[in-house]
This record gives sequence, C-alpha cells and structure tokens, in this order.
Amino acid sequence: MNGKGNELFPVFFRLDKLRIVVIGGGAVGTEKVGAILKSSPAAAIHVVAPEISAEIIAWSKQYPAVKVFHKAYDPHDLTGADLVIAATCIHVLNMQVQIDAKQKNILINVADTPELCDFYLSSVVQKGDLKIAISTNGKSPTFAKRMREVLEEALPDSIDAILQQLNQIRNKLKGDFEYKVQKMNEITKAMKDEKPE
Ligand SMILES: C[C@@]1(CC(=O)O)c2cc3[nH]c(cc4nc(cc5[nH]c(cc(n2)[C@H]1CCC(=O)O)[C@@](C)(CC(=O)O)[C@@H]5CCC(=O)O)C(CC(=O)O)=C4CCC(=O)O)c(CCC(=O)O)c3CC(=O)O
Ligand SMILES: NC(=O)C1=CN([C@@H]2O[C@H](COP(=O)(O)OP(=O)(O)OC[C@H]3O[C@@H](n4cnc5c(N)ncnc54)[C@H](O)[C@@H]3O)[C@@H](O)[C@H]2O)C=CC1
Repeated sequence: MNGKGNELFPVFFRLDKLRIVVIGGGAVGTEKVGAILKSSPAAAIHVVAPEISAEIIAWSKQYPAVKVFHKAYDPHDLTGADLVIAATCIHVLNMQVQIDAKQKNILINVADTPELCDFYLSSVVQKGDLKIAISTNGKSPTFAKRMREVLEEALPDSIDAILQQLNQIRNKLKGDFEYKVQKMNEITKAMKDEKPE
C-alpha cells in the first residue's frame, strides 16, 4: 500500500441541527447541495453567489431550510455556520473563505483544494436506514462513485427489512448491557458466517 492509507475518520452529521453555508452556486455548488439534500432533506443550507443555478433555486422552493443569497461573498455570510463549503470558480476567493472559516473555528470543505479541507464529502449508498459512506482519501472520486454503484447493485433493497426486524428485537430485549450485546451478536451471527452462493 502507498503511504499510510486512508486516515480520515468517518462520522454521520445530523444536518437538521446544523447550518451549512455554501459559497458558490455553479456546477460544483449544485452537485454538493444536491448530495447533501439527497441524504438529508431537512438540512439547513445557505447558498451565497452572484449566480445561482436553476436547480438550487428550485430546491430553495422545495426545501424550506434551503435559502439562496444572490450576492458576492463577504465574511459575514459565515455568521452562524457550523460547516462551510467553498465552491466558487475563483481559487483565491476559496482560499479567503477558508481563512475566514478557520478564524471563526468553522469546519470547511474547499472544493478545489483538498489540502485546505477539514472534511471531504463521500459517495453514499443508502438502503432505507442503512447508509454506507465511501472515501478514497481524495485519490479518485470517480472510483468512489463507481464503488457506490457496485454496492447499490449488490445490496438487496430487502436488507432494510432485516435491519428493521433487528431494531424491533433490540427494543424488546430486557437485561443488562452485556446480555444485550451477547444476544444481538448471537442473532446476527449468520450474517457473518453465511457465504454468498
Ligand atoms: C477531495 C474531495 C473534496 C470534496 O469535494 O469533498 C473531492 C475533490 C475533487 N473532486 C474533483 C473531481 C470530481 N469529483 C467527482 C465526484 C465526486 N466528488 C466527491 C468527493 C470529493 N471530491 C472529495 C474526495 C472524495 C474521495 O475520497 O474520493 C464525491 C464522492 C461526493 C460529492 O461531491 O458529493 C462525488 C461523487 C459522488 C457520487 O456520485 O457518488 C467527479 C466525478 C463526477 O462528477 O462524475 C470528478 C471528476 C473526475 C475525477 O476527478 O475523478 C476534483 C478535481 C476538479 C478539477 O479537476 O477541476 C477535486 C479537487 C482535487 O482533487 O484537487
Ligand atoms: N470537489 C469536487 O467534487 C469538484 C471540484 N471542482 C472545482 O470546483 C470549482 C468550482 O467549479 P464550478 O462549480 O464548475 O464553477 P462554475 O463556474 O460553474 O460556478 C462558479 C460559482 O462561483 C460563484 N462566484 C463567483 N464569484 C463569486 C463571489 N465573489 N462570491 C460568491 N460566489 C462567487 C459564481 O456565481 C458561480 O455560482 C473549480 O475550481 C473546480 O476545480 C470541480 C469538479 C469537482
């Protein structure tokens, strides 16, 4: 393996509780906002740019927490933000947004400069409540996209039914933590042992 491999730590944000500010509303801004809304339709997203795509405008009408601001960036746009995505076509402007965000201790993704990112977006596989995030450590986003397609195809939609059943069992289990761990491990053992045909 090349170097130390992928050292990113994946987490899953509750975006209904956080505000995201996206600077830039062109092709990449649209791709990022679309990816966020696909996973988290209740995400509070402010998009700031002189030109904002028709798709983002449509989303701002469809999703109550998406707001658009037709204006050039200024640092006040970051007020109240928990996460920022800098996705303008102007490299020095993206760098300035990164400096401003760091000064305010806000986590930032700079679309054209992975080195300046505090976090990357991932490819996302979803089957009901099951969600799998894929990262290539920035090495090949296209590989991440293809891996998503492979997993979307390989995992049956019915996998969510298993998850729902396990949740029902989990909620009914009486006993201490150790007992629950042991019981849930027993019930799910076949998932690990069964080899696909
Ligand atoms: C580092 C990262 C930071 C971040 O943006 O978060 C980043 C950076 C960059 N992407 C670039 C290009 C492309 N990005 C995509 C697509 C996606 N990019 C996404 C994430 C990430 N992209 C993060 C790392 C993720 C990882 O670990 O792999 C995905 C997974 C999630 C999402 O964006 O929602 C989404 C797929 C979603 C899906 O379909 O499942 C495509 C393919 C396409 O659009 O079809 C291309 C063109 C082909 C190619 O380059 O491969 C460029 C060069 C720009 C230029 O050349 O000008 C940079 C900058 C650089 O690398 O310098
Ligand atoms: N991370 C990723 O997945 C990818 C990143 N990129 C990078 O993303 C960058 C953006 O590319 P595109 O979206 O295709 O450009 P674009 O030209 O489609 O959109 C640029 C956006 O920036 C806005 N903008 C310009 N001046 C501004 C200002 N002063 N304040 C606020 N917004 C301003 C414009 O109004 C427009 O909405 C490029 O540098 C490209 O290298 C490209 C592909 C994928």
